[in-house]
Amino acid sequence: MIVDNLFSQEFEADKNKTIIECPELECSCYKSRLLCGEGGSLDLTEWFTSEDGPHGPGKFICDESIGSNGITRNCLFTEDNMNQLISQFFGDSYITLSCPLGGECMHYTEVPGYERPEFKQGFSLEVILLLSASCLGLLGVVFGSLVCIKKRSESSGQYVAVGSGENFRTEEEMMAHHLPCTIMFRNTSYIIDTNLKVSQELLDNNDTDSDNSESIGMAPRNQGNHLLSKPRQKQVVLEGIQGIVRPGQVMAIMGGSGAGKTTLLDILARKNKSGVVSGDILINGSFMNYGHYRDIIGYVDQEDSLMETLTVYETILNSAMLRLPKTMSLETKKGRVQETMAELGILHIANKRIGSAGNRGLSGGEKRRVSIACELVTSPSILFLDEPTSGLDSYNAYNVIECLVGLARDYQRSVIFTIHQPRSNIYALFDQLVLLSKGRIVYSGPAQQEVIDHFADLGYNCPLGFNIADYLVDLTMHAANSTKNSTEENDVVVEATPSLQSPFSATRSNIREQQESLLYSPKNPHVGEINNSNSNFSINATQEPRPTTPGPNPQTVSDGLFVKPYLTEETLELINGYSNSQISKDIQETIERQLLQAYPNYTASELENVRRRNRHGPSLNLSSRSIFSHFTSFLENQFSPGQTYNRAGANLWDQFKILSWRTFINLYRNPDLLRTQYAISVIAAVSCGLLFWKLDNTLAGFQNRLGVMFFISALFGFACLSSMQAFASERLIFIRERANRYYSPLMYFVSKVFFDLLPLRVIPPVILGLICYHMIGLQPEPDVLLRFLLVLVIFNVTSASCCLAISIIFEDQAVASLIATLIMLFEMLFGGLLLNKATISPAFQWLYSISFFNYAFEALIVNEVAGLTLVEEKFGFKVPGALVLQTFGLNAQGYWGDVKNLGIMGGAFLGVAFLWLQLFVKERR
Ligand SMILES: Nc1ncnc2c1ncn2[C@@H]1O[C@H](COP(=O)(O)OP(=O)(O)OP(=O)(O)O)[C@@H](O)[C@H]1O
Repeated sequence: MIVDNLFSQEFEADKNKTIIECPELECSCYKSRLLCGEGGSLDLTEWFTSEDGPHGPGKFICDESIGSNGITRNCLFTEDNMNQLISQFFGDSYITLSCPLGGECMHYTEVPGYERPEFKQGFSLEVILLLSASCLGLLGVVFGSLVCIKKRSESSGQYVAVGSGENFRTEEEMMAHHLPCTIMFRNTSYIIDTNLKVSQELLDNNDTDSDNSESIGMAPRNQGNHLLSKPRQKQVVLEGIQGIVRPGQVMAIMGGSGAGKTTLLDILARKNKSGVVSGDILINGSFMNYGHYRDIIGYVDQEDSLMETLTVYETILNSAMLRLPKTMSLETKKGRVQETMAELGILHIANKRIGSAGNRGLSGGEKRRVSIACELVTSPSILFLDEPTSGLDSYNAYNVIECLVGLARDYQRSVIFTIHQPRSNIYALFDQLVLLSKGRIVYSGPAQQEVIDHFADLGYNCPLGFNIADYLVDLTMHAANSTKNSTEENDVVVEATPSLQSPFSATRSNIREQQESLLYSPKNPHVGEINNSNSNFSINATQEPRPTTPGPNPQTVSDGLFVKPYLTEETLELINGYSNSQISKDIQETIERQLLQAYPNYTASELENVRRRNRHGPSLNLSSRSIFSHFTSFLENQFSPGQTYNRAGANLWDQFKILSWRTFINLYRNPDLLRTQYAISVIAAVSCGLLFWKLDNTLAGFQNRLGVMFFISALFGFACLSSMQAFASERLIFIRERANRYYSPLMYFVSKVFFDLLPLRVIPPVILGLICYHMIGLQPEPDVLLRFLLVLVIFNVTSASCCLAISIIFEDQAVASLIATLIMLFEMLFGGLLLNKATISPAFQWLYSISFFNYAFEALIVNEVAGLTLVEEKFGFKVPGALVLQTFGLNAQGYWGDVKNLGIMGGAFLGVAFLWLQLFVKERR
């Protein structure tokens, strides 16, 4: 015997008895049937609902027995009030029932007497109220946000002068968070892997190489055949660079184009380089770990990457708010921004937008100054700048350098920058100079009289009144391009082809030669001897293999494994002249002494361990060890970006607020995408409403329901491709700001999702749904409408997250677009309409489980059709919607499961996108 509270069964060998108890009953009449007025007979319609009617408890009992006539089933229904009535009218004690075929479960819509709510009557009052409330809510959110942004940009976005030093005490506060830094570097080298095929030129040069390659660290030279079979070589970009900058000093790195200035600056700033970096960088005499180092430096790139929609003031204020110490008051931060703008001469454009190529804003030089201001405003202990004066007129170039010198002197900062041939008044501001030629050091030391004396000692006298910067760079270029070996041959060519030479160009060539021989040939040289028996820390001034055949100088020389720039004799003389100079030796000795002080009694291997521990920056290699270090640096990055040393910038919540404001203002000031998305939603909604106007419950209506649901999914799926732009347009800005430790990547990502992804992906589907739902004549119950909107929104967010992840993973936008389009198409293919789920091979079934189209389409159609009874018009057959759904391979009970899966997929896409951003979207140079 099985007993449940309301249901029990008794089993015997030839008998089953089923009892169903109903504590409460609710009966009503099925019009024009027995006891309900059939043929004018008894009508109990009112009695059923009256006090005397059957309200329970009642019992339904069925006896089933097997006899010689087969199965007989006798059932009865008993309820007190009902029994009385039956006994009155029919003389029976209760209702007896004969159910030869047993019962059948029905959907409530199939119970005789169920009437569908009438579509054409329009929405009920509660639906109208609900719709109005949601529309008002949405409008309120949008309007409120716009008002907030406007107010905010009026209050903080607009530049308003904050007064002078009386209102804020910038200087004291800046000094309070400052660590004066002496930066020393030595033996700095950089080697890159090149998988270029060895050029014919290189092979030719190789024949001219001498066999006694003396370069330290270079493998023995191999033959040309070997080079062909092993095309992977290492290119030496920098070798043996040294220098010292003290607090309050500025160091200029100069040299011809391609000399290695930017590479050296990157290495000193400990940027993530793709090649192998070696050498020591000491801060205040000892090694400093990567995290701390990045906290005390600022770096201004050669290329400007600024947010186009922000004003100059907003851009600099953002940098200040994110990176100046959180203990500093807002007034002081604003004061610091004002000071910086004044110093760089950009106060008059404070409220001007940065602009873009298509939407002109600032000039190139103004942008340059804004980029510098973003770093200058935080006043880091060491500031690196790559070509800070490029694109500036000489007046502004002077202002910028003067401003940097002021920063160094007033706040005891160390400033290092690369510069191309500065004017003499600018050069006069330099304290230290590093002069490079072909990746080798020609001079490093004090920039004023000492440099003139040093080159005079080598026989190169800068003529009186000549710009020393021009002279030095030209000297290195002249030395690098000197063709001592082939001069005669060139002369022969000129003489042999007089018809090709105009008299003017011949004269010009002669003048140039005369000038050059006057200026750049050594007079009374005291060039040091070539010294290879150097100490541990001496410069490796090596004699390169020389070409033995006449002709133009080769660009590079190779010993099989390493490719180095070809150095002429004159360049070698300059390099050796420096390495043997007292200035060079003083630097080496100072660094050596500092190391001995910082690490007394350390053996060479112990020192190497310290060096190795402090050397490493971010790695892209995902070994188990580096995954661990990624994890720890992730935590460090998220929770204390820029807070490990002396600059505790904005905390996570402040970062979120600042970034959200910036993201939203960017969206608000660049509203084309927003407007287009909303316009498309309205147009698509009206089109769908008109095309699918008032669907009925016929099979044709069902087909149209399938069509409209699929169309809406496809529309939003493809519209989401536009969200790829959200990150792609900011990739460079993000990489630069991340490298400069503006914020944690997590906060950037969260603000991007909340204030870029969501406004574009939540409101449009709601607009579309609210407009077209009633026009199409979908089920008018409010809960069905809400479920419909819910699916649209989650699906839209999931598709946008997928596109965002793709745009983060693939840097190349063309590749990213192609992949995203293909993914959308395949997602659609397995969306449940084009390919029947039930009939596809089991091997491909899993593809449905990774299709967010499938989940969205199934949820939309189930929500709409599962409760319907569809009518076949010709013969009048009625088919339950659930049955039709099943035929189409759709699960009539699957709505909430689909919504859950959509949510999981959306979350997974966002998770992948963030992880990729965190682990791989980093600066690589
Ligand atoms: N990752 C790399 N891959 C290939 N070549 C590289 C790489 N890094 C540096 N180089 C090469 O090293 C040399 C020095 O480059 P770098 O950009 O430092 O020169 P630069 O002095 O700053 O030049 P410019 O003044 O023209 O900007 C160039 O020939 C450059 O092509």
